[in-house]
Amino acid sequence: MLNIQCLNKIAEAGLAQLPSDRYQLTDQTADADAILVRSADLKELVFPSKLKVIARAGAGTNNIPISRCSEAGIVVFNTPGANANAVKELVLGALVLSCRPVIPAVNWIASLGIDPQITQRTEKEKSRFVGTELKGKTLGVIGLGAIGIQIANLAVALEMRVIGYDPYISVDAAWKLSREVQHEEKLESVLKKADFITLHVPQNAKTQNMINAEALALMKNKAVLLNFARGGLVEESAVVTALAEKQLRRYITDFPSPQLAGQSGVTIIPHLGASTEEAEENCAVMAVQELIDYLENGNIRHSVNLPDVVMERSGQARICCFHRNVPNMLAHISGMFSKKGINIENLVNRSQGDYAYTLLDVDTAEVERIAAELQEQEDILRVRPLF
Ligand SMILES: NC(=O)c1ccc[n+]([C@@H]2O[C@H](COP(=O)([O-])OP(=O)(O)OC[C@H]3O[C@@H](n4cnc5c(N)ncnc54)[C@H](O)[C@@H]3O)[C@@H](O)[C@H]2O)c1
Ligand SMILES: O=C(O)[C@H](O)COP(=O)(O)O
Repeated sequence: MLNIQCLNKIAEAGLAQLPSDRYQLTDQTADADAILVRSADLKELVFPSKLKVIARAGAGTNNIPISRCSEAGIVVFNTPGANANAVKELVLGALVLSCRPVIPAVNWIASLGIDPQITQRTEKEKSRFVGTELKGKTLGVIGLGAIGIQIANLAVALEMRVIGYDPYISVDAAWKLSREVQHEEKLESVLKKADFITLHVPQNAKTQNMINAEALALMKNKAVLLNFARGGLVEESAVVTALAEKQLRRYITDFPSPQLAGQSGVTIIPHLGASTEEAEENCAVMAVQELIDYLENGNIRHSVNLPDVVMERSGQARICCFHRNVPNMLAHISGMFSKKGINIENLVNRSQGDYAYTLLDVDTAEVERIAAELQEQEDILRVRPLF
C-alpha cells in the first residue's frame, strides 16, 4: 500500500482515481509516500525519507521548496492549464468591475432595505454609478502562458487593443495566441501603453516585486492593475502610494494582505481564481494521474524539477534513477549493470538544469541489490526499482 497525504482539500473526483487496493490516505507526513497539495506552505516541512513525490493540484509552486525537494530526490508536479479557464473568467469579471462601479452600486441598493420608493430612487440616483467601457482600451498582459493567452484572446474578442510581454513564451503558446495581440519586447513598453495591466507570471526571484515604484511611475495616469498571479509580484507599499496620488486608478488582487486591507482603491478577492468546481476537479484529476504514473511506472509528465520522461514498459523490472546532472553519470550507471551481466532492454535519460532522470528497463526481476548499490553512488539522489 502507498500512503498519500492531502495537505489541502483535494476534489473527490481526483481522489477517486486512486485504486483502493494500492493506495490509502494518511494524515501523518512521516508515513507519506506522496503528498497532494494546493496552496499550503511546505517551505518548513521536514520531508520523511520515504516521500517520493509532491503533486500540486494547481499552477503556482512557490509554496514548495523545489531545490530542497530535488536534493531529497522528490519529484514535484503541477497541473499546467488545468485551472486557466477559471482564472480567465474571474479576470474578466475583475476587468468589468474595474470600470463599472457595480460593487458600490449594489451596496447602495442593499443599504436602502425595503424602500417603497426603490424604483424611483434607482432611476433618479443611478447617474452616480456611471462607468466606462473596455472596448477600444489597451490591455497589457504580462506573462503569456496558459492563463495569459486565454485572457489576451478574450480581450481581443471584447474589441480591446491587446499588448503582451513574455520573453520566455513557448512555441506552443505563441501558436495559440491571437494574431491581433501585439508582442512587446520590453516590460516598460507595456507599462507605458496600457490602460489595464494584468499579471500572469510565476512568483520567483526574478519576478518578485516586478511591479515596484519605478514600474508604477511608468504606467499611464489612472491605469488599472490586476493581479491574479501572486501577491509577491507587486510591491504593495508602492501601490498604496500610487493609489493615494491618483497615479493608479484601482488595484484588484486575488491575494489579501494586511498592508492592503481597507485601502481605498483596492479590491481584494480571497484567492478565488481557481475556485470553481470544474477547475478543482481538473487539477485534482491531473495531479493524481501524474502521481500514479510516477509511482507505478516512473514516468514524468509536468514536473517542475525534472523534464518529461516517459517510456513504455518493457523487460521484467524498471529502475528509476533521480540524479545530479554531472558528466559520465549515464556511463557509470549502465556500467554497473553490465558488470553484473544485466541486460538493459531500454533506457531513457533526460536532464534539466542541475538534475537528471534515467529510466532503465532490464530483463531480470533480480534488481533489488543493484538498486541498493546505485543508491549509494555519489550524485544519485533516489533510486526506485519497479516491477
Ligand atoms: N489566482 C489563482 O487562483 C491562480 C490560479 C492559477 C495560477 N495562478 C498564478 O498564475 C501564474 C501563471 O499561471 P499559468 O497557468 O498561466 O502559468 P504558465 O506557466 O502557463 O505561464 C506563465 C508564463 O509566465 C511567463 N514568464 C515567466 N517569467 C516571466 C517574466 N519575468 N516576464 C514575463 N513573463 C514571464 C512564462 O514564460 C510563461 O509563459 C502561476 O504561476 C500562479 O502563480 C493563480
Ligand atoms: O497557482 C494556482 O494554481 C492558484 O493560485 C490556485 O491556488 P489554490 O489551488 O490554492 O486555489
